[in-house]
Amino acid sequence: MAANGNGVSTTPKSPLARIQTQKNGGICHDDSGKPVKAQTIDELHSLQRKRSAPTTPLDGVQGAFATISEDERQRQQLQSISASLASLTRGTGPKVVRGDPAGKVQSVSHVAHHHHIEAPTISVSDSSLKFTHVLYNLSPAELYEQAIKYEKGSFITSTGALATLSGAKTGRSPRDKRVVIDDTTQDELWWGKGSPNIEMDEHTFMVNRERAVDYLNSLDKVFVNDQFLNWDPQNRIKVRIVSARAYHSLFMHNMCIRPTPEELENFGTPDFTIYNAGQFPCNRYTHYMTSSTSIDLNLARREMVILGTQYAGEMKKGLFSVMHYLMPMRQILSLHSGCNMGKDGDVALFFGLSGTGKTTLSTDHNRYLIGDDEHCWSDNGVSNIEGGCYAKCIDLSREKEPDIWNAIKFGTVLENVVFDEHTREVDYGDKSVTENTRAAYPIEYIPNAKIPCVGPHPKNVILLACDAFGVLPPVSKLSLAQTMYHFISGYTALVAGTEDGIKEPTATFSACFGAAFIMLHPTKYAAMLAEKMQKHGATGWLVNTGWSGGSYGSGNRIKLPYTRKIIDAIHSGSLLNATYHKTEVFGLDIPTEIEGVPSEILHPENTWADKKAYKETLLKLAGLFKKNFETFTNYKIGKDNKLTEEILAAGPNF
Ligand SMILES: Nc1ncnc2c1ncn2[C@@H]1O[C@H](COP(=O)(O)OP(=O)(O)O)[C@@H](O)[C@H]1O
Ligand SMILES: C=C(OP(=O)(O)O)C(=O)O
Ligand SMILES: [Ca+2]
Ligand SMILES: [Mn+2]
Repeated sequence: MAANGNGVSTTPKSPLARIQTQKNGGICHDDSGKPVKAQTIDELHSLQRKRSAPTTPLDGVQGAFATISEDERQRQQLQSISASLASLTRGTGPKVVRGDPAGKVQSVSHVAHHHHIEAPTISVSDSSLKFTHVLYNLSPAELYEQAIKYEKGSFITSTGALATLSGAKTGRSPRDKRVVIDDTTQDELWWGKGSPNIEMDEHTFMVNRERAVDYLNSLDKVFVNDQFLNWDPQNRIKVRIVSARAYHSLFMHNMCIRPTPEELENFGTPDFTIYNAGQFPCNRYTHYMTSSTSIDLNLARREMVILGTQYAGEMKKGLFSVMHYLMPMRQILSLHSGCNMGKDGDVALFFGLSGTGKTTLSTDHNRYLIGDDEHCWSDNGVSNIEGGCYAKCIDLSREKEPDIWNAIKFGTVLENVVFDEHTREVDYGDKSVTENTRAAYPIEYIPNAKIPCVGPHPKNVILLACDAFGVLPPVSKLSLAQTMYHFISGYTALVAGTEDGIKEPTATFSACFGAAFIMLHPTKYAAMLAEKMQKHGATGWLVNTGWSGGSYGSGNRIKLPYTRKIIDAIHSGSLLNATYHKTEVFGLDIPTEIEGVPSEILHPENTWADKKAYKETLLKLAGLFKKNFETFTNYKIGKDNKLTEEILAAGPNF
């Protein structure tokens, strides 16, 4: 709701003397002394907020696109929310009303009229007598007010962002994620060693669902976001997020695609629903629970339940898992990648695990941003799944990452940062709360975002690895088989923060650069990627955004400006024409020269003072690759035995 402060003139009546004001340029400003219309203070305050149509239509107001009466539409919407929140053991949904319980609620009587309170009987529990207030698709300004008023740890920073704390969990909890195994998912999904899908039965899911729903219904109010995923209009998914915190609602407002008022009017039934009861723990006596945190996915019911973690990234990545199931069913490849496009329409994908640089490198002032983290590649090209970006902001600087810096303004959620208690200036170097400080902002906060977030088929596929051993070259050109080998391997060093419990860089292999989110066997995604890259003539590249001149502890992270120059040379096509030589062990083609990058760093061996240590470290990493790939040697990739053999041969040789 737009505050209308300027329109309200304050001209008190006697006995107080009228305040003298002067027009234009003066310190005070008189807008001609018309008296306020209000007769009382309450009325005056009611003038401040002008009634608005968009996401919170008012009683009796006929929307421009409505085919049913607004009354009827609202009734249907509340019924739908009531159904979403229904207890599965007690039958019906709660009595829901629209609006903030603390404020003047717009439509209590109206809705109460439809959901009248039955006379209590002995069999009725108290929970069925209470109303749950629904704060439906609030605007960022409204969510700021809710957060600041009710959520401890919420502050406005000096640039207008909403600083908040995610609580005890400041990263995802992949070991607490569960997926319901049933007759369908048993056959369709990837289970067992290496898989992120830890099983849970349908009944246990229901127990946790009931726990979450009862918790949410016990509150005075819940937030409901109805939004979309995927900018490809033919494959758009409707999602509903029910949560208890304004922080969560604003986060998802920023991260999912925001419906227009007309789209919201015709939203109907969601395709997928999240119940985020993150403040409330799961019950450790419940089967399958190994901690007080549980993130449970039920594909048949199209629902996700979150208990025991308030880290908002859990919702975003939970929905990504869902897309990793739904999209391949439609022959569409889902990708854990950033994506941008040059002025000439050349698209690049940036694959990589958390902290490898997807967000940083896809946000490029000279290119259009399609998205920073989750995409689909269909027969029509690429589309972003999300409506926002989620940037790491540890050590963020205005000089190195100006676009991300400037996106941290009003509307942006800033998680777990530390700021000056008086000026509210953020200290991005401060890790007191966590390394994994984050900013979530709508994609249009990046000036050269491409809206709608879709583009043609990719020309370059860039695999990012943050190599903490410091032995992978800053850049190498890959054959298709090598691209597949490295895509399936998904190597990086997990940098502290994003996943709970990681304190220093640890070598890790995560299939498809996102094993935590994939639902099918990695080779299914790999086969689709190979087919698409072949068909559209995309070139694969491996870029090490990690260490140079030694391993973590002795060397240093490759300078971001150098990595940017490397990426520029890939985009421009100049790197395709460079002179290459092959490295031993990994057999990678590395260029001898790149404009703006010191040539000696292009071969990592040159940067190590201790050559013997270099060789040993190289072999150590090669060994880890080999060992990791063992689980994939018995799988065929695509229809082609030839490609499978080539992929197996594309790994390190020693
Ligand atoms: N050479 C480099 N390339 C990319 N990122 C770098 C580099 N050196 C340091 N960084 C930092 O690493 C982090 C990469 O994080 P981010 O781009 O959010 O990764 P992702 O999106 O893949 O999770 C950023 O904080 C960035 O400033
Ligand atoms: C938010 C996440 O993504 P990323 O670190 O890739 O940006 C995450 O993995 O929790
Ligand atoms: Ca990610
Ligand atoms: Mn990211």
